[in-house]
Amino acid sequence: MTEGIRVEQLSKFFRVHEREAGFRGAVQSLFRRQYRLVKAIEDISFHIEPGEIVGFLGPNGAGKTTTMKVLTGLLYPTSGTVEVAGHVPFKHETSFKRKFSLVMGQKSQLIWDLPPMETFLVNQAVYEIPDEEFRQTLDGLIELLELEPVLRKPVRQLSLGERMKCELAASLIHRPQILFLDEPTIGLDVNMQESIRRFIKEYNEKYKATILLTSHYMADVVALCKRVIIINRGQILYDGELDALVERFAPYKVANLVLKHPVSSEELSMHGEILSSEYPRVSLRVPREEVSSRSAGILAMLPIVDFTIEDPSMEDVISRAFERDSDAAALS
Ligand SMILES: Nc1ncnc2c1ncn2[C@@H]1O[C@H](COP(=O)(O)OP(=O)(O)OP(=O)(O)O)[C@@H](O)[C@H]1O
Repeated sequence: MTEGIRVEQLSKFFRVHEREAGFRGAVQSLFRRQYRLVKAIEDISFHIEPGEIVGFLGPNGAGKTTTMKVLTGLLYPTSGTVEVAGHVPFKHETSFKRKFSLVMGQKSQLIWDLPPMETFLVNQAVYEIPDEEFRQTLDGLIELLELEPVLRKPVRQLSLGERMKCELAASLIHRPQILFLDEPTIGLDVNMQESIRRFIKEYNEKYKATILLTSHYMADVVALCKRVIIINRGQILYDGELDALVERFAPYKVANLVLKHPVSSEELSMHGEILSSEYPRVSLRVPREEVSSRSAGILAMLPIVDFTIEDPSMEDVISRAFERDSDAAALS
């Protein structure tokens, strides 16, 4: 039995009741209900090996949460097959429940008026964890997540970041092999994002856990995922190495210049597409394969004080991937 994830030709459609606006629409819908089919995911396939961390990216409404819900058995698929750690999720076997956790940054499982410790104890009972094992895992989590100071405070008094750490601890108390993390760092400040990220990495290394992660923060993805699956409008747009994504969707680099005196845009654009220009700083987009010849030209012909070349930001790469997909959809 494998602890990985297999998804074959999975689709999930929702039938949504629609009615026209106003009183007339309300009355009409009493007699003649109109439905619209929402194709949240359509015919997606992917495999995730045990121990892999994969970033699952896409704009709002792309189908990420729906996929995670099908993978955890919260939703029944419209068609296709899904196997998670050797189980078919919607069968809801108890042995499956112990193998995974779904953590949603926007939803809390903690008991609001009680200290987090109470939720940990509830989960101990739910997952039937023997006392000794519970103590050991909890001690490890308290140390890794630095939870000691918050253990006995009511959840409602905790900061967003402290709550997220407790959320993670509550979800990991049964040491799941497979983790579905849906926006685990949403709304957190940069330091807290960093510490959650470090923790996810350590959990993956320590328990060889398989992790599927969604995040709108590219820093999370770059720090944690070698591989990404990009989904748009319910379909997979890309599945592969994060590094190769840059080559495919953003085959250019960014030249950052600091100028000694102002230069006209006509002159600047001879060397690359102007991304921004606010004297003395200018950023130019230059084709990847022409970086050395363009750099030589820039240094020889422009009044340069400082000059650096860097890769485009991951946000830029991803948004270009979506732009291209939307253009293709508009043409088809
Ligand atoms: N229960 C539901 N009933 C009807 N439509 C739904 C339901 N759940 C999701 N959808 C629709 O399915 C599509 C995919 O939604 P989903 O929540 O999976 O996207 P997402 O990629 O997780 O987006 P986000 O980043 O905003 O969370 C959307 O069009 C959404 O409106």
